[in-house]
Amino acid sequence: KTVVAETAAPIKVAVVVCLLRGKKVLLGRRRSSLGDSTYSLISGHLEFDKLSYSILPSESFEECATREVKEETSLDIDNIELLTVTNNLFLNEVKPSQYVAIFMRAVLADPHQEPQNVEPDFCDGWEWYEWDNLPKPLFWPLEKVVQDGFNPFPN
Ligand SMILES: CC(C)CCOP(=O)(O)OP(=O)(O)O
Ligand SMILES: [Mg+2]
Ligand SMILES: [Mg+2]
Ligand SMILES: [Mg+2]
Repeated sequence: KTVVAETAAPIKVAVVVCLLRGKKVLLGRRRSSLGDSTYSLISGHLEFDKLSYSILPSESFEECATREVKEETSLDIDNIELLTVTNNLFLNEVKPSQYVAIFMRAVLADPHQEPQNVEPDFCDGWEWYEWDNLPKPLFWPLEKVVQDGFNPFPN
């Protein structure tokens, strides 16, 4: 069944952060109208003209990754690298949408820092998981790259 959108909704852009600590990666179960109850990497919309962050005219992928990780876990990150870019259709959600998801990887600035669940209305809590033992179900953009054999760890 093809979904015909009445008005062309804008394609959105989000940054997805593979935060690596040793052999593990940080995931949280989402509470959201998008991918509710699925396990996701830290992710967030690439924002334009965020006066409150006094970042003009808009933020870089690295600035977005740093901001979203701070906002959602209060963690500080380093060595942020671009890994891959994916095109994701969300047709089974309440509101159909399309997202370009920019996968980045990073490490903790302080390896002893533990994540806080800063936005409990949007996340059930953050846990470290081995890549070969990820929780299910995964948030669609992550599920798709895992199916394609994606691995964020440096070889
Ligand atoms: C496709 C997905 C990565 C969308 C954006 O993620 P998100 O809902 O976590 O966005 P925010 O953290 O910006 O609220
Ligand atoms: Mg966010
Ligand atoms: Mg955001
Ligand atoms: Mg988010």
